[in-house]
Amino acid sequence: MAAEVFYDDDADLGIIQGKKVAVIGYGSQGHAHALSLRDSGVEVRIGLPEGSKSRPKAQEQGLTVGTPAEVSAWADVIMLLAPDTAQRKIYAESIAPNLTAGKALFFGHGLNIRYGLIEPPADVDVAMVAPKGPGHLVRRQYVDGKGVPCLVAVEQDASGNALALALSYAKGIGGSRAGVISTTFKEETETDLFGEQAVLCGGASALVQTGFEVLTEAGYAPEVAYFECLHELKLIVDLMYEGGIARMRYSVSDTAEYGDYTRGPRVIDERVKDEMRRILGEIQDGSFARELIAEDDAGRPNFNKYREQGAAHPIEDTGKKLRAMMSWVDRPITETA
Ligand SMILES: NC(=O)C1=CN([C@@H]2O[C@H](COP(=O)(O)OP(=O)(O)OC[C@H]3O[C@@H](n4cnc5c(N)ncnc54)[C@H](OP(=O)(O)O)[C@@H]3O)[C@@H](O)[C@H]2O)C=CC1
Ligand SMILES: CC[C@](O)(C(C)=O)C(=O)O
Ligand SMILES: [Mg+2]
Ligand SMILES: [Mg+2]
Repeated sequence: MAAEVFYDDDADLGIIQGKKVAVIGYGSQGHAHALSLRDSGVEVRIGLPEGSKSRPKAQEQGLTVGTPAEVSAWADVIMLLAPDTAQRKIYAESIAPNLTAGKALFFGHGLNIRYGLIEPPADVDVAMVAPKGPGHLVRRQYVDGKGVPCLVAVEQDASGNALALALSYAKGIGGSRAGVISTTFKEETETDLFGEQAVLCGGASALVQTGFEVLTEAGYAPEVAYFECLHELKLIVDLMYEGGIARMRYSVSDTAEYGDYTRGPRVIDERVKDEMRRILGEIQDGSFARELIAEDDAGRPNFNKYREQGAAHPIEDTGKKLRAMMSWVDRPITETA
């Protein structure tokens, strides 16, 4: 069944402009939602623990910051944009005691609801506005007058107005300029986890690193391998983004197109597809979520090791030197916009 897609004309910005919105967390998504809502005329406060390193960033942007409990007590709409692994504790300690009847609890991703880690009371709205893109681009697109598409879902509709409220919120962050697609917490969570693991982050990173390794281990220059396997990927993906795989194949040479048809399926073969199915199974049966939470509860020993290994991969050093010469790559994601 085709999903329903909403655009600017389907959303009433006035609804969210009439609410007090607490954004818990001021990272990739939090800063983007908070700044764009504020610029859309919404009253926003940020919830962060005392001593959070994000506090000065939010304050420098002129936002009012309180503890998660303080801003949850103040707000009509509470958007939880802290890391997924931190959310259940924040909810239990700071949000639940202040989540009185008639308020709305919002999420940017459905993991904690999908796997039953957070169970809100029945007398509040529970909805999701999940941008389909990194937070820094959500903000950048908003500032540029564009938008990142969002998914919207309603888990509980205590007010009878939860969808209109979520669409209004999505309009406030620029989502309805691009399209807001109606879904469920279950569908968003499972497809988002699958996409980031198998294709967008896990799949793409492994593909790039492995291609780089094969070329450099065969004696080719790391600089050439970097441009071939990482830098040019963006240019190829830009064509897919604009006009699909067909547009990319139209633009590349016939030689590349022939290699694409005959060699691509040898790289991404039935074994890879079977592995993707297993990955989807671990998402659907909850074993990935349990592993993630257990890893976080244990202090992230494996996660930290993987981070260190990733940062030490030779492609990072080569890329750092090459990007320093690219004056047009001038928007490092270290700031808030
Ligand atoms: N990253 C993305 O682009 C996307 C993320 N999402 C979803 O958005 C949500 C937020 O993810 P993301 O933006 O990546 O998160 P980040 O890791 O970028 O930012 C987390 C923020 O939460 C703060 N924080 C950490 N612990 C607490 C706490 N106990 N109480 C309050 N604030 C806390 C951090 O502060 P400090 O600086 O002190 O650590 C930081 O400001 C998740 O549900 C994620 O799945 C959805 C779509 C895309
Ligand atoms: C692709 C990763 C993502 O799902 C996203 C930016 O949409 C995330 O969780 O960060
Ligand atoms: Mg995503
Ligand atoms: Mg995600």
